Amino acid sequence: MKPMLSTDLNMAESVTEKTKIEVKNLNFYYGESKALKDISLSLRERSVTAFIGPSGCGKSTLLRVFNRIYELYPKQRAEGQVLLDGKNILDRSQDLNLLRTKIGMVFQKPTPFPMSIYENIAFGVRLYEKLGKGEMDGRVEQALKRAALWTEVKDKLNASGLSLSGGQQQRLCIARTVAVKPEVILLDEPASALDPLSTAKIEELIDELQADYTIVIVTHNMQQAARVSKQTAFMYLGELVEFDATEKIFTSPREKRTQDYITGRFG
Ligand SMILES: Nc1ncnc2c1ncn2[C@@H]1O[C@H](COP(=O)(O)OP(=O)(O)OP(=O)(O)O)[C@@H](O)[C@H]1O
Repeated sequence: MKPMLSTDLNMAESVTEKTKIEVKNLNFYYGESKALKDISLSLRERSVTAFIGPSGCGKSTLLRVFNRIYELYPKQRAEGQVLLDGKNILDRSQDLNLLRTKIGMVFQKPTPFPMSIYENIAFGVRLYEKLGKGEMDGRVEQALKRAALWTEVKDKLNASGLSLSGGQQQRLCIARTVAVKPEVILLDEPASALDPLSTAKIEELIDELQADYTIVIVTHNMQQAARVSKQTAFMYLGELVEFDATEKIFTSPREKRTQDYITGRFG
């Protein structure tokens, strides 16, 4: 094998460190109230970034800006830029449907549709693609395998998604998200309603999925942030206080407020 030159190493580094989402001077308003204050940060491609901070600091709001879900509510608005591969997704000319195929979201409470396990996945795929029966079967199987649920459900694909346990339902929701082949997956406290075993499964899954997807997770669980993410953003009262490598945030943060939060002095 050819010895690796330092230029190859530099290239390898720049590939893994590519920015997928760049937030620039983002402000967000619920009516008159400002919930995000001049946020700027870059999220790396194929990597997990965690948002942490006390209740009400704006973690979920920031996550929701990334797929413009707030637009369903007339009084909510964002100012600034969120660049996905260099294109501002807050720009009105951006196609929302296309955006939502690129950026999938999984919520805190598992939200399967009241339909079969198979249909829970096929339903979303059909909105964007026309697949034949064989292809759709393949897509459903692939998504369930990706979400580490296939072996548990392969013999009951026609059973209702609601008949699954909470942890299985959450993996079904992840399968549903993965099935439309997004580039970014947003997870809003995906394990907070789950038991420790299901939580461990979800964390394992996140670890595997980052090989193919850019993942952002909001979590209250600091051990979880430390376990699953490469970078962590600490937010407080709508501001981004500190954003750095996860290890740095948890071992030697720059800011006193971060230190106080991770050591349990407030929040
Ligand atoms: N629909 C809404 N209307 C008005 N204000 C809102 C709305 N949703 C959130 N807020 C406010 O925006 C701020 C940020 O809320 P957000 O839910 O983003 O915080 P969070 O950090 O995710 O909190 P938690 O950890 O409790 O989920 C809070 O002050 C909250 O009260």
